[in-house]
Amino acid sequence: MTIGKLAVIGGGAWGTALAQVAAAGDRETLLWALEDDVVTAINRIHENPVYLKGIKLNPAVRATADFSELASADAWLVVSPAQHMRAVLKRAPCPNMPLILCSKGIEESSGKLLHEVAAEVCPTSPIAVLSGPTFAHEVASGLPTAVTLACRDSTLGQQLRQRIARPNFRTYLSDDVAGAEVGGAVKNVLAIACGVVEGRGLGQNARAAVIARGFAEMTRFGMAMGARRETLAGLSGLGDLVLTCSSTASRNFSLGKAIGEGRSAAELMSDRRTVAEGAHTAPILHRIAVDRDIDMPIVEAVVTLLSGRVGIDELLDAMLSRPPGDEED
Ligand SMILES: NC(=O)C1=CN([C@@H]2O[C@H](COP(=O)(O)OP(=O)(O)OC[C@H]3O[C@@H](n4cnc5c(N)ncnc54)[C@H](O)[C@@H]3O)[C@@H](O)[C@H]2O)C=CC1
Ligand SMILES: O=C(CO)COP(=O)(O)O
Repeated sequence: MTIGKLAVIGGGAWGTALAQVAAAGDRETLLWALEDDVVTAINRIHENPVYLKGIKLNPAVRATADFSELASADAWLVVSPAQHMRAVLKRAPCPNMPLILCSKGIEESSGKLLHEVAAEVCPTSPIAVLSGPTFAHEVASGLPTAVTLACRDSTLGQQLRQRIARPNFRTYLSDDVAGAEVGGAVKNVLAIACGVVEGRGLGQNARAAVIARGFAEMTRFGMAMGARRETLAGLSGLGDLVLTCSSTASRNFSLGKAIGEGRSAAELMSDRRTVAEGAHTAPILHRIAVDRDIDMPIVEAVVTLLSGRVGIDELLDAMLSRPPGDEED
């Protein structure tokens, strides 16, 4: 099967950037967006001023708010925020449609990874996961980027790669779907922790320590979920962790930085239009970790801070008084 026309579900920053990638070479690409103003702007001025300001889009990207139009595509890139993905897919005509899941998170209500959610809603659809260190603005601007595309069906994986990959959008194949998802979900929580370190002025040594010990938490969790260690050490795990923990271009890092500077998490979450997935993933990730007896102290600290129950300095004292164990544990 040749994959020709692609549709993207979700007109946020990442869905718009991926539509731009899919439209390279002037290939017609459909972008389903929730908001009418986003649909209108993309079709009239070829820009998404709400979520991806300042990027001129290829006119081959056509936006729609009509789910029925999506049936004309050969595959969908699903880019709705993790907590909305189930509801959005339920409204879309998905039988047999290959789905490439590009969002990062764990469903709060069920504790499921997104490929499990998609398999429940669209049981006849083959599923792939695209993940990696990918700030939307950079991808939409054509800057060099590398991603993991994970699919259990290697033939379909190669067909999807053939359609999506570009010289500046290097696409590495994997068959570890859970591994590719775990990295993206967990790194968002760790990026909040790194932002707190930055905002509270704890220094670069502390940030590197959080990245390294956070990676140990990601690896423990991933292995328990059936992921492979080498996937977690690749683009979708360590690669994305390093990116997101290093820059205020990350919404998760910025959220943590503002908390570190003394702002209240509840107030910061109440008036945001863009998504900081780590804030939604943290509580369910922690709950799964407790249920499965997986040690994740940094994730637990993020949950505590987001709840507003304990202040940063008190939490820091508690964390620093933990006896350090063996590094490989
Ligand atoms: N922005 C980025 O650089 C990257 C984002 N991602 C992931 O992509 C996913 C989407 O993020 P962005 O495109 O950045 O979003 P965004 O923060 O730019 O935009 C918010 C999105 O949420 C949608 N939304 C709001 N309420 C909704 C509802 N009730 N039902 C359905 N959709 C609703 C909006 O329509 C919009 O598409 C997230 O899981 C994120 O982690 C992954 C890689 C890079
Ligand atoms: O996932 C991302 C980069 O790979 C984007 O991170 P933020 O959602 O924190 O902005």
